[in-house]
Amino acid sequence: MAAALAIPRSDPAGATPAAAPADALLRVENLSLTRGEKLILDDVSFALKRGATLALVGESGAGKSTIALALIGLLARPQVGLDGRMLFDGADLATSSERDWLRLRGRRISMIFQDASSALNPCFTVGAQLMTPLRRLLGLSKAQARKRAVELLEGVGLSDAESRLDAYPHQLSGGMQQRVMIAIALSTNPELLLADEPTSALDVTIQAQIVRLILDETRKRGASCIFVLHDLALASQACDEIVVLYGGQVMEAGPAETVLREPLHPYTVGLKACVLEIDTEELEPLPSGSPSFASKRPGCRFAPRCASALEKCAGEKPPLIETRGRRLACWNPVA
Ligand SMILES: Nc1ncnc2c1ncn2[C@@H]1O[C@H](COP(=O)(O)OP(=O)(O)OP(=O)(O)O)[C@@H](O)[C@H]1O
Repeated sequence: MAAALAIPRSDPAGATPAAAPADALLRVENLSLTRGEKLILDDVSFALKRGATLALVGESGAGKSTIALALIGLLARPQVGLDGRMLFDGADLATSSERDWLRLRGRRISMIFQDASSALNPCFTVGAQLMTPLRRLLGLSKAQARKRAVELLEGVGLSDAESRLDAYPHQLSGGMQQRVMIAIALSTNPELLLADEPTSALDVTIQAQIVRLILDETRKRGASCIFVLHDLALASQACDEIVVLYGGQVMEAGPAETVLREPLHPYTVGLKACVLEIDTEELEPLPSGSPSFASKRPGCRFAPRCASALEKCAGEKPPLIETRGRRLACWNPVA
């Protein structure tokens, strides 16, 4: 279970402050996203320091993957409406053209997808898929790319790396495929790595190894990483910062240790209670329900499921304010 993973944070002493840091690589500001009538993201803001790790946490449908896809320019526009800013090294990704994205995607921003078996192309060998970005984006010769590909596969812990280059994805286990995906994502030394549930398709016994590998490899390169995770405990162990999302709204965000030790939002409290500890008596489920994405719905999206909801929670959206070392959007936080 997550409690046994013991994944060290990159910089426990220098946990990222709740406010946007001056040395932020990424600043997402008031990001709202609509698909038709549905408001999928509602005024989402967070920042990520250079070299830091941040987890987007929340239940299915919270909008985590949508944020990751927006950050790598893979949302099918104009079907989605985007408002707000995503400042990456000062440039607004929200207004990037496809030409801009060709310079960014895979070079400065890379992504590891949930399921390596569907992200890798079954028709091409591991070597072909790994050497393509090295040749196209870094301009290496075939021989240089092959040598670098072997080094990258060795770096992500694949034994017999040279012969793996000639293997097809189906000849590798799920864990090996995800290691190949990690090698591909890191091959161009991106400044920002997006890891969307990178272990959800894997056996629980190797999940910690893969998370640790991603952390180690991004740290070695001084890169920043955004993990999309369901598991609050894993997020708090792996990441410096946590952003808790519900129904496309940020409920609570701040240094991972602070948020897990003393959650203030009833939703974060509920998520924490859902984490199975080895010595716990029983799991405490959150009340059932799912958020409405109606664009005109006022108030806190969690209100219909919240045991602490006040009358005003359904009618008036709580602002995201700085309090007790984190940012919180709640009219009636846990004392
Ligand atoms: N291509 C799409 N077309 C229409 N609605 C979509 C599309 N992709 C996502 N959505 C909707 O956007 C909302 C957020 O989805 P998203 O996948 O970002 O959530 P998530 O938090 O990543 O969930 P999960 O953990 O299940 O991946 C959901 O209501 C989902 O139904």
